[in-house]
Amino acid sequence: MPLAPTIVERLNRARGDLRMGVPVVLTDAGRGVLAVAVEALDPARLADLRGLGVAELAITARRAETLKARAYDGDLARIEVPEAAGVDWLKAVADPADDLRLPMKGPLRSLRGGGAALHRAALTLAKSAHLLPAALVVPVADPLRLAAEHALTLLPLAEVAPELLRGSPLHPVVSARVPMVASQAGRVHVFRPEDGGEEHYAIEIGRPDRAQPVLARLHSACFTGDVLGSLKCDCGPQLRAALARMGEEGAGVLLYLNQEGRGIGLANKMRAYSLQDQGFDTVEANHRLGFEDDERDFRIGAGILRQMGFSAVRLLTNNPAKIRMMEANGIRVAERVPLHVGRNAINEGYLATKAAKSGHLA
Ligand SMILES: Nc1nc2c(ncn2[C@@H]2O[C@H](COP(=O)(O)OP(=O)(O)OP(=O)(O)O)[C@@H](O)[C@H]2O)c(=O)[nH]1
Ligand SMILES: [Zn+2]
Repeated sequence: MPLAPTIVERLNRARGDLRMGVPVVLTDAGRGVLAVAVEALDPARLADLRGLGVAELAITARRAETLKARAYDGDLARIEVPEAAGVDWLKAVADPADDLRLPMKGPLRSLRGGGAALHRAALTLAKSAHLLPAALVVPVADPLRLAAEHALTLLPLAEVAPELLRGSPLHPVVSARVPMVASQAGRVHVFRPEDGGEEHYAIEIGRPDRAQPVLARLHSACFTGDVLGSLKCDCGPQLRAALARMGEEGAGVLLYLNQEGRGIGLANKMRAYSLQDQGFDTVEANHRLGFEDDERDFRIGAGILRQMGFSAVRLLTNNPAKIRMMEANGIRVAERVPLHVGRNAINEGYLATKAAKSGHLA
């Protein structure tokens, strides 16, 4: 077995690099760039990077739309970085926190022509590291030498792209009995992905019959709702109501998926909450940050259910996208079981937005 890290291992290393502000090297067909997450960039690294070539700022088309910048590359825009621009300027373009207070960041000039595949990979990596989707990208003449000389993580696009699309296989690590208020017959199973990403949990209540559709809930982690009892959403009450229902029926499975903030991570979710305090709704806030409405990968939930021997569910949800994604990933939804709990004066607008913009069912 070779000692050198595989592409999956290097990808995981790259996420750590980006979170620390260390550049990674992306290559494709003779071209190469150094890419660094804007959120983690410091002035010294910026100066070093500028010494190597002409830096470009990659942002998503969603963020570009807010900034009134043209996105010539479809889902992303490459923004020219003015010579005088420092880290503050880059962070102000990346982060919408001060958009309203300091609206004059531009005019921003978007670059066109030349490929954007390496920029796209850098943004996908930043998202998967739960950072703001903005990357400083510097085309360099000799990427392989730079990677070797500075011990930077080297990621050839031909190897990276399929991995970023594939989704990492999950493996069961351990399971143990956990008696709960909802049911004494509870068991928690921990699943671990191969790529060093988040672990996910399955809470099995009773001994559900694998030959029948199982009462199931796909719950996405919500630190504020689940743990703090936040009134901004309905997650905590939904979590407890789902477990209670499984307890009453004597069987069920709740997947606790660590996809905080619909997959953007807690720091970005708190950025979204700040924007909501400026008057934007939950979907607009995600877009201003540069994310899609929902960045979750529902293949994870379907994969865990299949591994546990389930092929059909009675799904506790109001979200039609979850039903579609289960069906698309080999889990039959025999019944949709509505889950309306936890409505209050504060989350009324949030629930109304989900109904209006994400098609949530009554
Ligand atoms: N980005 C973002 N995420 C939020 C916000 N409010 C709650 N969340 C996250 O949204 C997710 C809630 O997911 P779910 O409970 O599965 O809700 P859902 O997709 O509406 O589907 P159902 O509850 O099954 O109908 C959790 O990951 C929360 O952390 C918000 O304003 N912005
Ligand atoms: Zn919540």
